[in-house]
Amino acid sequence: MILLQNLYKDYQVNGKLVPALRGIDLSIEKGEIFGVIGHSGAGKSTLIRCINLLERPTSGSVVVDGVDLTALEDRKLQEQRRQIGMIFQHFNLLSSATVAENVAFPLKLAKRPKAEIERKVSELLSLVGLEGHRNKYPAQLSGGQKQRVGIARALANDPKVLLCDEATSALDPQITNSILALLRDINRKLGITIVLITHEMHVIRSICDGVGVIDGGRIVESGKVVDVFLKPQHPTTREFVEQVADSVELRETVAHEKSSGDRIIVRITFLGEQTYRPILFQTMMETGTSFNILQGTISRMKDTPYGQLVVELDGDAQQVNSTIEALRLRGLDVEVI
Ligand SMILES: Nc1ncnc2c1ncn2[C@@H]1O[C@H](COP(=O)(O)OP(=O)(O)OP(=O)(O)O)[C@@H](O)[C@H]1O
Repeated sequence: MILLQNLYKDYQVNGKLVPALRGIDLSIEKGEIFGVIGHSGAGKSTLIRCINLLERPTSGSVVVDGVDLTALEDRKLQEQRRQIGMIFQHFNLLSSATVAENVAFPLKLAKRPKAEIERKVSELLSLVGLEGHRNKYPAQLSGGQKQRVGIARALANDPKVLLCDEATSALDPQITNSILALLRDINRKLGITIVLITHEMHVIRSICDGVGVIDGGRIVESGKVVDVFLKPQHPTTREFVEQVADSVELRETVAHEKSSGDRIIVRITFLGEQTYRPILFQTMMETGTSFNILQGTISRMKDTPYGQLVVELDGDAQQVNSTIEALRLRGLDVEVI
């Protein structure tokens, strides 16, 4: 659906080149929610703004739904941009226009007939849960409500892609969750591809299918959230995964236990249905190994439940090895730590 190929972007500041993107390659599937996570200055905003060419890349190509946007002349580009909606951290609403007028704005620009605009605005306000607020002005709304207007407006032209530029960074945690739930809902109902940027792992874990980690203008790790989250490879990815408290606790437990003796400690990861089955207990019964659970967590990544246990195995070397083997044969990921 979205292909970014060898994307570079340099800014000119006082005659000097500031490189913001240094060779980005990304492929985002139709209908997925893809998150790009990175620290401040890593290049997230530049990257997302290159997808609709709000920012023109210095080199490389941006292909959306089979069309190379970088090769289009202005008028064609305007048309293609209607396929791509965008929402912003600070909402960017017209303060002198009502909620309904804000949502109608892109439809008026596209010269849609009045009756269609009226129908579409009502439909969109109902989708984002703002039916009763159509005649209010942005200043009369909460942050979460303003973002809902932003979302309705971004969907006005039935785009295939929705870009979210730190869409929840200005909101408190509870409101953030309700906006994330709305984005998930829209993705499911409309099948729209969503690309978001964030510096919060919580956002990625809650709603994304795929993730790219950006650092110094490069994607240093990418893949399915489940894989990247449970087996982070790059130091920057590990830092972000640690933002989500349970993994920090696990790490601290392991460090503590490792230093207190010579033991076999393993981290066992359960995914999906495995999470709720007594695989560990059954395996230990069969191999006659005793075990001691040092730390454990069960959580959820979007729709996928997962569990991680840090377990001390007690038995002779052969028993321990056959236990690890048996757990792996049953599909669990076992890492000796
Ligand atoms: N318009 C601009 N002119 C000059 N330099 C810029 C411009 N926009 C971004 N940069 C620089 O490009 C680099 C990447 O910035 P960008 O805003 O894309 O990162 P970011 O990850 O979105 O950061 P933040 O989370 O702080 O917004 C930084 O070094 C930044 O200073």
